[in-house]
Amino acid sequence: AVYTNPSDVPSSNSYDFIVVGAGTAGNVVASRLSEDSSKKVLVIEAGVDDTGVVTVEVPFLAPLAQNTAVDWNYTTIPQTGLNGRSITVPRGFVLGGSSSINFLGWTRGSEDLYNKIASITGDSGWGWDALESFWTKISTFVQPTDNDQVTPDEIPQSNGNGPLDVSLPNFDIEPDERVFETAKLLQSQDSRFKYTVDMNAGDSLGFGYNQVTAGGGARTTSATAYLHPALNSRSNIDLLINTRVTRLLQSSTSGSTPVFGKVEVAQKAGGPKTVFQASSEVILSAGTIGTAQILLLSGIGPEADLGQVVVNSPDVGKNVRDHPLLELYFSVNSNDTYDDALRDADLQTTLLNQWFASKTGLFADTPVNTLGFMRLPDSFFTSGVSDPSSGAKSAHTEVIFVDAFVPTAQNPMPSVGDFMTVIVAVVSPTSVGSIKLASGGSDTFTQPLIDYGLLSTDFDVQAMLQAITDSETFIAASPFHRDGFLVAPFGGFANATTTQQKVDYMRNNADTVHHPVGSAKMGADSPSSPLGGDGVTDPRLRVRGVKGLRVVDASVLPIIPECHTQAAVYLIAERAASLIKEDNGM
Ligand SMILES: Cc1cc2nc3c(=O)[nH]c(=O)nc-3n(C[C@H](O)[C@H](O)[C@H](O)COP(=O)(O)OP(=O)(O)OC[C@H]3O[C@@H](n4cnc5c(N)ncnc54)[C@H](O)[C@@H]3O)c2cc1C
Repeated sequence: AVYTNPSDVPSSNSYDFIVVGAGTAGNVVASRLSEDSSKKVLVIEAGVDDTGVVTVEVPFLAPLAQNTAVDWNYTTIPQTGLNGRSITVPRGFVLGGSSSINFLGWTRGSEDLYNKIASITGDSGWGWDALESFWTKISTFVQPTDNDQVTPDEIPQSNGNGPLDVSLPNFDIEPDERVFETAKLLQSQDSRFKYTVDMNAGDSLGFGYNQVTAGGGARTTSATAYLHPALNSRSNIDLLINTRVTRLLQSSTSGSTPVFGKVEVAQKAGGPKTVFQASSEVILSAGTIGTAQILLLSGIGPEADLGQVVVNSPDVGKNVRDHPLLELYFSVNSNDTYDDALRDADLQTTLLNQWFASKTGLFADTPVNTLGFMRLPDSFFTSGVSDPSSGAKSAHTEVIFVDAFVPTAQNPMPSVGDFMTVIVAVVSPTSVGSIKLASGGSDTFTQPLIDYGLLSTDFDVQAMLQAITDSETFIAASPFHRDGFLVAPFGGFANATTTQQKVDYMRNNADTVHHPVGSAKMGADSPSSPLGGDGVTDPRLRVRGVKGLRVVDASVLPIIPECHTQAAVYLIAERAASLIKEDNGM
């Protein structure tokens, strides 16, 4: 059943598992656990229903979900590396969590990434080969509805037969062929530029199509693929929405270890509190920000910051990383960019009507059709600079091609003109940030202090400069100049010619790709250490120092994936569900 008020949940209902957060990971776990009809599962979500929300369903409108009722609408504290700017922190406040408001990119990362996590945690189960059966359970490839130019040899082979639809761009746009041709052309001169059909097959490097979490022209999420089907077909899973978990409470003691089986909720600040209890486990899936905040409010965190704690867990809220991103603008000679679709209300209505009628056209497409992942040149690492990436098949930087001007807080949409935006990002950043409670922030109705530490290391600044240089090399190739397509750099970027000017442009304009991870990282067991090992959780994602509590979301990642993060989160959730079943004799 679905409840919108805690007082409507019958007190006779008893739950084996309570999942906190109906987000990307939470819905996978809840759905898999409810496959066992003898177990009863309650999912608690702070945000709203996803049904019929146009910015959630229509792939092209994804960026418009930000700063609306489906977004937590957080901001960072002033970022020194961004010249003191605070930037917005979008997070899904809706069923599906951030899988409902993200940009739909589906990148699994390299085999090195998972092998490194296995090595960090000492658990070979996180290694690439061991994870294959979990990948297969997540996604199924679905043909785009109207991109007839996708040929059979362009179809990625890395999907399985799971409930989540993964597809290719739905609508061909002008840069696509230029990107593919350029990658094939430059590959012979510098192998860092290469064309790839499937960046999800173990080697994540290369330029190719952006695989997306969509099917039949509409977005698919952990809510559409996992949660709603489970709610519609099973009586042993309940959902409570519009309700915030305020903290977790100790329910009992096992030996000398506190058992955290109780979940306290409220619907508004200072409002009445209700407590639910799980007889087997509480699974915290509130995301990198929410999970750290709830742990800290529950007295599980660094004693040095909190003063009084139930468990001194020094890594809670630490080790936070995100990918810095920068837009580079170019004016182009074309009438085919989608700039007009961003400016012209009548055209938007036509495209939306087409989408409603047949799920085709530009709005069935996401804003990004092509992207590439690159290594830094070897020369980058000659002067005592060590390589932060997971290995030779993992990227340091990313280049994303957008067939229009990408408006930002600093760079509003020009009223006329056609543009291409080249977005560059550092996907192996070394800058580290944190999540802390705000002073007086004694509940989850006050946003925590979010610090990404963006561009706070020289490595990240130098890597971003190299990404700019590499993207300039890429678009200097002949395919971008056929028919006089590429005209010139545009806006503030056009004036950034010296290295110092580029660094200034970077600090004044950079944002993030919205991939925060790591605030409750998993770590290896070491029996002699106070909590029994490194990190906030053990490799089976059980919170160290307590019983009955697991974390399953992006916060457990001990390193930041060198790719977009949702696929890794789905993967963690599928394996976590299997671990929970094993540990509970299911
Ligand atoms: C704008 C944007 C664009 C992105 N683009 C991409 C992309 O193109 N490709 C990609 O791979 N990744 C992308 N990402 C990142 C990706 O979506 C996330 O890494 C992933 O979805 C995180 O999953 P999660 O389960 O950790 O958290 P979430 O999916 O955010 O789930 C957390 C859930 O917990 C709920 N919650 C939080 N606190 C509480 C509380 N106190 N009580 C109850 N419920 C609570 C939240 O409302 C939410 O539903 C993007 C993210 C954003 C925001």
